[in-house]
Formats: sequence, C-alpha cells, structure tokens
Amino acid sequence: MNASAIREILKITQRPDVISFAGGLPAPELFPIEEVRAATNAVLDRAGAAALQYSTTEGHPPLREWIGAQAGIPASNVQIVTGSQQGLDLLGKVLLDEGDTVLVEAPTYLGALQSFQPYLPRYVQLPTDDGGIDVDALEEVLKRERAKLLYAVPNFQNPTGRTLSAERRQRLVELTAQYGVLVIEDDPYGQLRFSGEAAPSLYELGLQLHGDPDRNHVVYSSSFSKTLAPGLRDAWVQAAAPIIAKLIQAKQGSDLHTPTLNQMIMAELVHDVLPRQIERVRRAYGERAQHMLRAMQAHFPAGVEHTTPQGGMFLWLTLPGGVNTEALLPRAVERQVAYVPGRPFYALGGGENTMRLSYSNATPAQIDTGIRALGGLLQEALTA
Ligand SMILES: Cc1ncc(COP(=O)(O)O)c(CN[C@@H](CCCC(=O)O)C(=O)O)c1O
Repeated sequence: MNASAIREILKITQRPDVISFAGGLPAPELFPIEEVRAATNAVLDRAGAAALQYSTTEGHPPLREWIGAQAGIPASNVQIVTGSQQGLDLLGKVLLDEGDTVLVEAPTYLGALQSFQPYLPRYVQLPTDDGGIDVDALEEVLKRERAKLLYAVPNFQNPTGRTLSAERRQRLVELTAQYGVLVIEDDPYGQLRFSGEAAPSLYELGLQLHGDPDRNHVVYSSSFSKTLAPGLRDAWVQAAAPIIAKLIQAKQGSDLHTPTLNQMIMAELVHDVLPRQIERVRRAYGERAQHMLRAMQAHFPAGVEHTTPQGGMFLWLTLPGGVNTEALLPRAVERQVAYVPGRPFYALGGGENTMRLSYSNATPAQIDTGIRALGGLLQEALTA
C-alpha cells in the first residue's frame, strides 16, 4: 500500500490562499445544486424508504438500464460501483495475481497504480507521444511478454491530457485481442471534449470485433464524477458477464452496494440535467484550458514543454532535465500555487522533471495569477 500523491497534496491545497492546479476537481461553482436538491426531494417523496434501505450489489436497475441503453448493451453487462476508483480496486482484486504483467502508459493515472499495487503486479511501461500509446512499441512488448492486462486512459489522459488517435485505437484493440490481453479502458473524461473530433471507444471497437458483449476483451470504466458531481460517488463498469459476476462477488465483500439514495438521485438526473451539465462543463473547461495555455505562453520561461489537451482537465509539463518538481513544490506553495509532481505517475520511476496541471478548479483570474507565480518560480529554478 502507498499514499496517493494527489490526496496528500489536496491537504495542502485546502488552504484558501493557495491557487491549486493539483487535484482533478470539477469546478464547484458549476455544480447543479438546485437540480440535485429537486431530484433528491423527488426520490424521497416517491420512494423514501427504499432510497434509505439496503439495495442490490449490481446497482439500481433504472440506472443500470440507462447506462446499458447508452452503450447498446444489456444492463446485465453493467455494474454500478462507488466511484470508478472502486471499479479499479475491484478489477485489480478479481483480475490480478502476484507477478502478473500489467502494461501501463508512461506516465499513467497514479490512482490505478495505487489500486493494482497491493496485488504485486509486474509493470511494463508503454511509451507514449502526442498521439497516445506508441502501438508499434506495444506490438514489440506483446511479442516479448505474456501480459495479463493493459490499462489505458484513451481520452484526455490523466495525467498528460493526451488523446489516443483513432487509428492507434484500432491497432491496440486488434493486437490485444490477438495476444489474449484484457484491456481496461478508463474513461471518466470522455464526455468533456472541447476541441477536435471524437474517436470510438476501445470498448466499442472491441464490441465491433467480437460482436458480443460477453466476448469483448475490453472492460470499460466510467463515472459521473467529472460530468456531474464526484461527491455522489456514482460510476460504473461495462464488461463480459464472467467479469461482472466476479466484480459482484468482490463488491459484496467490499461495500455491499453503492449508496442507494445516490444511485436513485443519479437515475433522476441522467435524463435532463446531465446533458445540460455536460455542455456547461465542457465549455467552461475549454475556456479555462485556453486561458492556461495563453498564460503559460506569456509567463513561462523558454524550455518548458507542455501538452495541448482537446478535452478533460489536465495538461502536462516537461521541464529541462535537472529540475526536480517534487523538491520545487514547497517553494511553489510558498508562492500560493500548487501542482502534482510527475514522478508518482510513472509505474517504474522517472519523471522527476515533470508535473501535472489541472485547469478545471481555478477561475480564469486565478489561472492568470497562479501561472504567473509558477512562471516566476520556474524562471528562478531554470537559471539557478
Ligand atoms: C483516470 C481516472 N480514473 C478514475 C478516477 C476516479 O474517479 P471517481 O472515483 O469516479 O471519482 C480519476 C479521478 N482522478 C482525479 C481525482 C482524484 C481526486 C482525489 O484524489 O481527490 C485526479 O487525478 O485528480 C481519474 O482521473
């Protein structure tokens, strides 16, 4: 077990005077509080006792059915989980044995590493570039390794903000099917595109390849955290029946079921509130991303490389070698700005000169102020 660098830094960034580019937190001022109040009242008026009672591990049927209908699969291939973080934890529990080879992006989402680590897998890192995973490198790895699973975030990746290109998605799905490697597609940001063209999910490509949800080697994980509200902890996994059956058994032993009331509230919100909220959030994050990119252009010293996201919440900085972003963080917090150092996102170490910036939880004015402060610090660090 090890701590989440993001969770630990969030304790620092609770300070009101610190502008945080650290946690991938949705903009609190955009939460649909009144709509959630109305949905909660409607649920309690209509089914108050049931909403406060234990419920089934599989999840609230109307919510599973809505998710299944969106994906074009039976509700029986959908498992509701308590945040997609629980989905990752349960998938690690049911799929991994000690020493299993797990293919992950370099860098990858540190929360997945935290979920998989207790099962003592053996990581192999896949090189990535601005088009996402290098699928030629993937093919070489698959020839050499007997891998149990590949974990990827194809849309607006955490932590880099990169998106896996359409042609590489097709190759990845075909190669992993050919070599019998399970794919976990983690996609909490997929709805938050603010530029460029959407590509089919790995799950959809797997469905096309196999023609049957129960033969799809791609497991899909997503969440209502980034589109609606992380505090409700409503998320889901789409998988073949044997994997769903194991997830249910693991979840029975973990938390019995996802909060009944929260599932019923979400089942109210998905019809009208969710589509409107997605539009609001996509527009706001697109504006904030542009604001951050312009501010970096104005205030960062030469030599700082950055990604340019087409959606989601993050972009990724690579500084000239020799700068250690973990060592730099306390000096940044002294200047009232915070970020997540990049090293914890690498399964096998490295990345000391990288950092993740989130633009979702800062207003344009705060972005200007925070990036100016960070730019001053980087200027000092690079000329020290
Ligand atoms: C790729 C990916 N997969 C799963 C999750 C977990 O989201 P939920 O459990 O569904 O809220 C996340 C959320 N990660 C955020 C939130 C973590 C915030 C926190 O630890 O408080 C982050 O990287 O900052 C994610 O980015």
